[in-house]
Amino acid sequence: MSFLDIQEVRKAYGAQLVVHEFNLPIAQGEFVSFLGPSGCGKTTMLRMVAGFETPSAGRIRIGDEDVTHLRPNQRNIGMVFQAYALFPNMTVAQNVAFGLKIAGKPKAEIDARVAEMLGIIKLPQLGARYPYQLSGGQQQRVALARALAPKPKVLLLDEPLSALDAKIRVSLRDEIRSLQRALGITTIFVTHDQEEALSISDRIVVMNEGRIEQVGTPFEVYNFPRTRFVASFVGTLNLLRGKVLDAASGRIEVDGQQIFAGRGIADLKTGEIRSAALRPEAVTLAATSSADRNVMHGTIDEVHFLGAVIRIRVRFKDNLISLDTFNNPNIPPPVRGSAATVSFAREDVMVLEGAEAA
Ligand SMILES: Nc1ncnc2c1ncn2[C@@H]1O[C@H](COP(=O)(O)OP(=O)(O)OP(=O)(O)O)[C@@H](O)[C@H]1O
Repeated sequence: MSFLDIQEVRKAYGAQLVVHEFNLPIAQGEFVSFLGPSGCGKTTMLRMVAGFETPSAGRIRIGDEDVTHLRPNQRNIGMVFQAYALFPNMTVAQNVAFGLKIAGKPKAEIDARVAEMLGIIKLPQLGARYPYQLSGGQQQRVALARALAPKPKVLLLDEPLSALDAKIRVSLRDEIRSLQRALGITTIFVTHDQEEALSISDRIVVMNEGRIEQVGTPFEVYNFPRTRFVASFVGTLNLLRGKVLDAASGRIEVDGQQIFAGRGIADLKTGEIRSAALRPEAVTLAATSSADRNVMHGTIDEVHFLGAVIRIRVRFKDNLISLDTFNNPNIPPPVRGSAATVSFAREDVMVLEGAEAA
């Protein structure tokens, strides 16, 4: 049975419905991300789990308790916000002690727990400092320690990394995940950053305009997107505009060249214009022709050297394909404007739902 259950939850502000029918059972110890663009309702949904907002309809259960109408402090939840949410006039130790003090724990127990938490977040020496004397990453670790000190049943993270710079963001992300695993605490993480969601989650809930578009593991959501929105929001995607030449076999014409699609061809109609999606890592810069591979001829349009990976953009007549190759110091990257042949498996070409006007 699920540990945290969101059942048919809706939220309206006046006439505007910002969360539609949200259903999500979450297992004990699971790490679930709410992923979506700004304004899709992910924070609102998180705030309803926290108790800062009341659903217009539906129920939320934690353990065997219906918490839908409980106040935040009655829900036994720990929460970390975007940034700058520590009490500025309290020391690190006082911040971490805060929830325990409110709960009326004895001083000796509070002191022991604060020391333990500061050790867990690897800041054992900084208890006497004030938040302004800490880096952004350290502040967020203290916020995490403050949230976890009272041993909450659920941890809610509202874009806790978004104010930090790239390096710290990645290292703190890994720390959060290993801490969460060690404690086995059920966690919801809100983010608009797809890479962050892919790297940290057991499951991702992709949201768009107040609705769940797809729920799945990072592997499922990335490789088997159910909608065009999910396909383009999660990861980088090449979209090729083409005309269906033969619906039965998935044969499509793109800029005068013929390719075959391997997925999503069940509902194709000959003659219609469709978008075919292709991930950059599915494309090779070489003509490895075989029965189950497509080959296209174009020109090198752009070369981005990213370090370990080189992202190359190939232009056809109207369409572009980006592809990734690994850096190799013995092979210089291709030159802009030179001829390029690319190949990719039929199975990796996925025709997305929704016909386009010709
Ligand atoms: N208190 C409120 N009153 C009226 N409308 C609100 C309120 N809070 C949020 N909204 C609206 O609800 C919608 C969803 O907002 P929400 O903050 O949940 O989105 P989000 O996906 O978390 O986006 P962001 O990443 O920008 O925070 C938005 O259109 C927002 O303007």
